[in-house]
Amino acid sequence: MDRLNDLRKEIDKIDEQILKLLNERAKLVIEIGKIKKEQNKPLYVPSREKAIYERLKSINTGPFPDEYIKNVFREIISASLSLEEVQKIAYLGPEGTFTHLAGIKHFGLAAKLIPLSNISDVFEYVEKKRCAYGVIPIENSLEGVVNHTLDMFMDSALKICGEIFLEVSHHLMNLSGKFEDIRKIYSHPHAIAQCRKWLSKNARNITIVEVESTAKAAEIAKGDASVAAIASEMAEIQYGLKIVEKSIEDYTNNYTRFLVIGFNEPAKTGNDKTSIMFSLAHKAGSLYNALKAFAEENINMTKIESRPSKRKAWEYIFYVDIDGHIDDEPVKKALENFSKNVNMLKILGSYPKGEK
Ligand SMILES: O=C(O)C(=O)C[C@]1(C(=O)O)C=C[C@@H](O)C=C1
Repeated sequence: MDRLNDLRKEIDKIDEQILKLLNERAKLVIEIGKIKKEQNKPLYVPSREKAIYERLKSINTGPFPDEYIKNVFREIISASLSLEEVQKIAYLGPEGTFTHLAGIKHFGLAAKLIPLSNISDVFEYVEKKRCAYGVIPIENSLEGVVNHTLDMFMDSALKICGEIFLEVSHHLMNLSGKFEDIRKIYSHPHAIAQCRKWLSKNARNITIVEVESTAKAAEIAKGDASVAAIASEMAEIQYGLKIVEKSIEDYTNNYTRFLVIGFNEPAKTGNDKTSIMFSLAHKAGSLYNALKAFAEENINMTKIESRPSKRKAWEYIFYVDIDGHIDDEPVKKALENFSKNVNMLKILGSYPKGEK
């Protein structure tokens, strides 16, 4: 018992030291904030944050686990940044969506997250500078791309400043936590599609209803035990529901990728991605000729999508992600050559790669 008390006393002492150091650190951050404001520089600096996480991981001697260093420092940085200015972040709501979770994962708990009801509103909010950044979903590893998000980039001046990966797990939940009470299941079409096998095996006689978000489904389920929602753990907490069945998705390895949008153009970190959109002439080999520029510079392409241009029937806009930063020499050279073979090219942004 004495040993336990002694150890706790030592922990108290260390915690006091940590707190003292956090305050020392916070004072420096306030100073940095003043300089950045004077120089009109963005307060949020993702490249610096990434460098901090990477450096600390590389010097960690343990036993504190490497994989939690980022979580701890994410919150330290988030709280420190709030001393420079509370970061307002718009996201595709309502509260309790996976996008909400992604926003917290990226910006930490000290940021003020503002739920908006659709992707266009998030773009508009950031464009009108009513908040610093926006968080929107771009693709799911099972269901593919979120078309609305891609289409928004056609007419927007916003840049992609970051990406966030979130492992998605869907749970069935209702008020009572009892399966026999359920008559209807509500969820977002993507979540329903991802749980198709489980639903056809276990919920044949239950009506499935599509709504605009998993959180909306949880909100509806809050009022009536005969209604269940397929939603995230976050929604369960937010809406006071009980889990009936955990992880009902058909496949594991279910990730959703989110984008951070804003006017910030992050500096290179050595582990970046660049997103572009372009259109081509309707000629044999035009896509091949354009993309050759990346192969010639040995640049890996991580994604390609096409969407109708909406300007003219059967004309397409292509979206491509490549490894590297616009300030990396090979990327610069490749894009210069690439631009000679396309009708229109828009750089959507270079940003630090998200951690999976
Ligand atoms: O280095 C800066 O520019 C800071 O404002 C400090 C700090 C930090 O807490 O370390 C805070 C926010 C930035 O996004 C990056 C780093």
